[in-house]
Amino acid sequence: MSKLIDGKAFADRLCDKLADEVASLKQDKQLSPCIAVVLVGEDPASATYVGAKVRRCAQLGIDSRSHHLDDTTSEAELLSLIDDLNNDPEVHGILVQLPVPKQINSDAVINAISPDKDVDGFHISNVGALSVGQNNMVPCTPLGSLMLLQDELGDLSGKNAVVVGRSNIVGKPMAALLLQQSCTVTIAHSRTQDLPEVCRGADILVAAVGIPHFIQGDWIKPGATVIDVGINRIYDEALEKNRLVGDVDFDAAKEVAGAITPVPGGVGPMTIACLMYNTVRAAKNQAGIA
Ligand SMILES: Nc1nc2c(c(=O)[nH]1)N[C@@H](CN(C=O)c1ccc(C(=O)N[C@@H](CCC(=O)O)C(=O)O)cc1)CN2
Repeated sequence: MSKLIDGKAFADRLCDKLADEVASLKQDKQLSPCIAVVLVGEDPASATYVGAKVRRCAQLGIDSRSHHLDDTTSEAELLSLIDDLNNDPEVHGILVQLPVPKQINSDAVINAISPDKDVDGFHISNVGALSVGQNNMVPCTPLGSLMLLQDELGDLSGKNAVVVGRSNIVGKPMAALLLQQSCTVTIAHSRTQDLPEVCRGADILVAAVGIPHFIQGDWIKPGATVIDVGINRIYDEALEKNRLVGDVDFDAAKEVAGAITPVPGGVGPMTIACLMYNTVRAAKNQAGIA
């Protein structure tokens, strides 16, 4: 039976420290960190995440400005809002909740955000900086996953890490962060040959494929540390309602792994805590505070 990695508790501790830091920035430096949160459309899951982000801001004393745009909003209208926010000196961070409606090109939107205000770390120049080890804003889910891994394992140097999934917002930046920690990194994906065997070589296994229960218990090396990034809603016939599950078959995996993140309560809360972390960093950077 493996150890449960409690992402919720870790996120709460990180947020407590950030709340203290925000209080002293306000008191000693007259700096009030502020994030603009932009939601386009009515996707219920996105609305839930945005609500959770705004509530965390309030807990930490971070100012948040919510912009809820209609689902018929054009790309030009959204780009115009981003331009205003880029030029507003009181706004330190800009977040556009993804996905955006189909008439909007998400790459165009992400790359319109000033890189220093890009608290999601998705701008192409922040991606490039991460790939050469000059980290500026680092994507929140991989950053939170790395924090959990370091808390669990300490030094990651020399570990075999397998990241299953090659998305721009999780898989690729996760692999870059693990490489920076001197792990031997494999990025596996839908075309990977003999995926179960590749996974069995992992001391650290990060599952970010977006398929419920995709990673089987017998794909996991005994004692490995498993980070489950998946957030999938499935219909549970016994409960007669939807429930949230990860990309890993948790019940089987927990019998084999050394430590594992649950879903919910694992990586998800860290995503929001790291958004707060990036917002405080962005505010300090823009104010010239080390
Ligand atoms: N602009 C962004 N859009 C999206 C991101 C992102 O990082 N930036 N990531 C995801 C959604 N996401 C944050 O936005 C997110 C997902 C899940 C959680 C979370 O705390 N999950 C809880 C369960 C919550 C529930 O019951 O639904 C958990 O895992 O315990 C936080 C943030 C896509 N879009």
